Amino acid sequence: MKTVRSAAAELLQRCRSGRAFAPELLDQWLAEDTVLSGPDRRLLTQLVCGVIRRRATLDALIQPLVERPWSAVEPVLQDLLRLGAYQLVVLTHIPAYAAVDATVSAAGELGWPRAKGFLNAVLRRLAALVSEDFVSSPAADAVPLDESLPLESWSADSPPLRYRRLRQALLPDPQEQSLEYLAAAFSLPRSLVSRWLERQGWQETIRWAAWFNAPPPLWLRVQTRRVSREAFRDCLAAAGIASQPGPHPQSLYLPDPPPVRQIPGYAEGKFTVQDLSAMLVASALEPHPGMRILDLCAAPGGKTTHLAELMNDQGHVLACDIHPRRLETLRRLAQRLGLNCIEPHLLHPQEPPPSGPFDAVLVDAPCSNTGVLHRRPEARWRWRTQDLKTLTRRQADLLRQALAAVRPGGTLVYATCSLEPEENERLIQELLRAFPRLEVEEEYHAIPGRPADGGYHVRLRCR
Ligand SMILES: C[S@@+](CC[C@H](N)C(=O)[O-])C[C@H]1O[C@@H](n2cnc3c(N)ncnc32)[C@H](O)[C@@H]1O
Repeated sequence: MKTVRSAAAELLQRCRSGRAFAPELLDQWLAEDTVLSGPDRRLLTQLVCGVIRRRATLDALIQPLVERPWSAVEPVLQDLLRLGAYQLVVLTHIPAYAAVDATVSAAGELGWPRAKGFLNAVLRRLAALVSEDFVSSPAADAVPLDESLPLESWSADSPPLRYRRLRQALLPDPQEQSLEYLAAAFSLPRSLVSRWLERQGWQETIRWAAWFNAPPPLWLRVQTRRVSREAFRDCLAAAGIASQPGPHPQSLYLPDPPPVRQIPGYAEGKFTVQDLSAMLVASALEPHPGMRILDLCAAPGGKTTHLAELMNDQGHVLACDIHPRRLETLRRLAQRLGLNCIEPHLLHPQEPPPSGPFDAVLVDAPCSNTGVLHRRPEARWRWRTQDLKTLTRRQADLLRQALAAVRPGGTLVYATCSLEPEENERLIQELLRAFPRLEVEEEYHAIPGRPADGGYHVRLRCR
């Protein structure tokens, strides 16, 4: 039988192979697992996602305590040390002895019994440096926690963050080395922090960085064709699930959600999981019954199905993607939500999309994902400034394909879940220069935590 820590270490090992991402692996694992209790399932998710997200912080704390070069430590033992350190420093609900003992025992379960002494020694050294004092501002001896805060408090300029005090300064001094402190303490690539600091300054960068380390909030999009948002809230309340309506008329925020499949109405297609900022995109396209819409980057179908709902399932949404497995997910989602006006269409790379003309085209482009780093734990470690060139070239190609497919007078909505101007407004400004017949009707920057995911969308009219 697997314990939570050995399951976490095994999943971290699989994530390292790069063949799958943590959220998918966790979904799969939890769907097959019959042993772990509810709290253990939550802890497993927290450990795997937290260790990946906070890798730079954990390494900064552990490496000075290891008496051999870090590169000489087996990757599986590095994972176990990070797992132990995450529990000791970043989490607040696990006693130090339990964090150390359970993590060291996991080494035995994973076939590394002879490493137990080494792990025990390093983790005990770290435990001795960890205090139970918390402060509210950055310092070289203060490590930010990954706490969930009430949704409203993220909108404040300075959300009430807590930092754990260490007995020794193990991080760079934030006064003298602000960039290095943010990169290590909040665990972000230096080049990304440097852009954010330059664009928006210290306080807002901290707010973003903390938002991207906290567990991602769960928003539902209620299928109001089937049930009103109020009636659905009543069903949730009857099941003991609290919810808060958000600014989009279909949106509900769940502060303390159960596993999604256990939410009443799942099988009947009464809702789908979608972040509030993503909901604004399909609405920005202003779909209505009878329209013919091309969704150029459709999988796994969050926005395609939203378009179809807003069209009351009347008309045609051609849902294209180049990814067969994700397109299959889209097909299943449309089925669960009972939406028949969607036609999934697999595009082969380099194949142009079906020609139009369409009344509207949605380009929800592949991007750097910098607005959703909390939902994709690995995404921050894939960030490379130089990749922006390739991404924007691909985004520009998709925009050109969309323009060729939309009818005169039709609508083009472009969206990303990126915060980087090159992928957003700058790309659109270039497009407007090249195609003067285009007109911007609506442009929206979703700011992380105010109140949901970061991203961008623009609605263009093609005259
Ligand atoms: C941001 S995701 C789309 C998310 C989706 N719209 C939703 O709301 O669930 C971008 C998608 O673009 C797809 N993609 C990448 N390059 C593409 C291309 N040249 N043509 C069509 N789809 C592409 C990827 O496979 C990926 O599924």
